[in-house]
Amino acid sequence: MATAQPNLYSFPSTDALAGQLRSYVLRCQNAALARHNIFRIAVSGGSLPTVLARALLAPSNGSPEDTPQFDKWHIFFADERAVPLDNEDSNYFLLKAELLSKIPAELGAPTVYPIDEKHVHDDDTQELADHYQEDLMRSFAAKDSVKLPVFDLILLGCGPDGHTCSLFPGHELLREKDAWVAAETNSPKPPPKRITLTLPVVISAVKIAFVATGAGKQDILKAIFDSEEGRSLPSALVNQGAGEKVSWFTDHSAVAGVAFPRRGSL
Ligand SMILES: O=C1O[C@H](COP(=O)(O)O)[C@@H](O)[C@H](O)[C@H]1O
Repeated sequence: MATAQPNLYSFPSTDALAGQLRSYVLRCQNAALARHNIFRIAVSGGSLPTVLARALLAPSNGSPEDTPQFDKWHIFFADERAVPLDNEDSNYFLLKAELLSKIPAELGAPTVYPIDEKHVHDDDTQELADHYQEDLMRSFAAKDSVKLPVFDLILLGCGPDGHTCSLFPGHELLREKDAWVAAETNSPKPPPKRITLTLPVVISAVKIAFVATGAGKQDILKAIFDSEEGRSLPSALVNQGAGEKVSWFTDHSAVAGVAFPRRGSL
């Protein structure tokens, strides 16, 4: 368990948040490219793709540090719903609509890893999870699943119940120790069938960032950061497991009433 605390940033507006998120993601990109010339990132659905697009599609200041090199990006999904890729509930569909389809050609095209659509209607969602885990193993050149994959960055959302990825409060999946990707068949938020990166994979990433905005997140952020009872919430478990590797990008209305110390810039 990590001991150092996560970083909690709070901004006056979504535009201000997006500007800082851009700097953060590009720092992660540049560090990853210096390490291994590839940037492996996992992204969530929900409200995240809209903010991420606002961050990454903003004009560059012209410096190499401030330029996304999308041709070196390998984009995975932190979680995905068991629906076809052209379904509005699909996290891939959302990311494509908000970001992927709008990337200017001169910035290059990322390699994207959607789920295997052939398996979305399988009775056993585990099939879908297993195929996605195999895709990950190929990309990480892993011979077996004993060693966990280390993403350069995982971008997460936090639901009003404290869920992140498709890891829901009180669900057995939170105890998963071995699998990289797991099946959730009883999500309280529709659609019920999903796949998700597991907690050990999330906390193994080099960097992890949450984006949570709006007054609708106030109560859950207070629970996660300030209360003893909130410690078992999935998003709080990421904080405990990954500590200072975690950064929260929030707006002032989401953290109104949160006592945990927060900062206004990176
Ligand atoms: O169902 C999901 O919800 C979470 C949180 O979404 P948000 O709209 O509250 O940001 C999201 O991170 C996850 O990817 C998605 O499948």
